[in-house]
Amino acid sequence: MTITLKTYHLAQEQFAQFGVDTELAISMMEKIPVSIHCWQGDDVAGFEKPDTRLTGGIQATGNYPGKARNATELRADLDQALSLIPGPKRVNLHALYLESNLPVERNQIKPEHFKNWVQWAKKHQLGLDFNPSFFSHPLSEQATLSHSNDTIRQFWIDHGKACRNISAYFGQELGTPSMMNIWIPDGMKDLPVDRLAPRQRLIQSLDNMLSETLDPRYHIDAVESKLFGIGAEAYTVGSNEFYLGYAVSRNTALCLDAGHFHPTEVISDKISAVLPFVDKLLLHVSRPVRWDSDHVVLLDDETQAIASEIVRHQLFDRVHIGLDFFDASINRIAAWVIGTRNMKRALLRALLEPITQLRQLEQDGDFTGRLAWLEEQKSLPWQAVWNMYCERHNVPTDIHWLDEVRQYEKQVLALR
Ligand SMILES: C[C@H](O)[C@H](O)[C@@H](O)C(=O)CO
Ligand SMILES: [Mn+2]
Repeated sequence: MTITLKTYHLAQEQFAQFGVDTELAISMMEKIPVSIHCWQGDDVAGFEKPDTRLTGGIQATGNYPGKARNATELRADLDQALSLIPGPKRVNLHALYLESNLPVERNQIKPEHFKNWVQWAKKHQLGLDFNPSFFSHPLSEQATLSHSNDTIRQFWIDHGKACRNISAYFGQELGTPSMMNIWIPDGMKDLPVDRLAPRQRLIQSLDNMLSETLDPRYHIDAVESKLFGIGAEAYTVGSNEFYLGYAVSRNTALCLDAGHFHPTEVISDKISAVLPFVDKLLLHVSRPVRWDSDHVVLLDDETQAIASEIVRHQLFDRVHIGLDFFDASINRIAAWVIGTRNMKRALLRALLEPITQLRQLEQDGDFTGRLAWLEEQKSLPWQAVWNMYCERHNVPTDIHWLDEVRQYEKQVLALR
């Protein structure tokens, strides 16, 4: 018997004493995919034009060698990362990640520019998600969907429409709806005099962009708010209240990015606050650190709280878990693996929670007992269950995944 199996059996017994079925928890993990963002692999550069400058108030700092320079390299790097992450996964693409021999304007992009991605996703049994790219473009310097210039605004509306077709194509080809997230960087560095007009224009643009009804079996629209960006410190057109109102009134999904709120606000608390009003949520699980909203996801309190909310309320069909971080200062494949394994660890820990006891204590008003149990359960041997889960998926159970990343770095990344 392997050590993993021995320790798993002991853990299974221990959890059973608290009424927790570890086999059920493991089987539930199969129902909760995590959508991995492609842009960690190349510092949000994309393949539209070489040497595109990243704009839109986001930054990937660091210059770790070996970043993917084209879609073939990015898919190879993703293959490496995916092989080290257990369980169901999706991949999230930005429009910038198109493939074309000739330059294509953003309002002209078509499903054919993503056919290699679809072929690859089919081969790996992955769902794909999508994002229009409203940044890193000469016409996005001032604003996009909220621009006061009709021609520029129309260009971005047409980009959004083109992206919806691509997203629906993903859904049709792969048999699972593509969640298409709309994030725009529009905002102002310093105090605007008119905060209303850009928001009115954004509503009109979004309404126009989303006017065609698409089959929800293939495509879902989501809108993502932000508090501020670099160079847009004083005003963000697409703020939290704006998009909450938009999502509720237009019946779109709402995207909550963990890095897009005031420092003491947490999206784990927002999930139950908004779900009575919107049907679906998209999460961008990330980690804010001072000005940056996109550090690699840790197994920290907030990641755990997000996972616990999803599991405690059985929100598997209503909450779509995506990741959004980009760190160019460490091995990019390791960043994917660390962040995604942490998200999955948090989900497994949530599934192993002795929820019946906790609910009872809360109902009884025994908040002392509730806190005691919440803390004691942290020491239950969830890690033995994680190892079993990894072993069943044929991925390394522990830090040995790093050996594989280092080997790939020597054999592949170092030659770039
Ligand atoms: C690439 C961006 O991070 C992403 O599209 C958006 O979701 C965001 O969070 C911008 O801050
Ligand atoms: Mn985001």
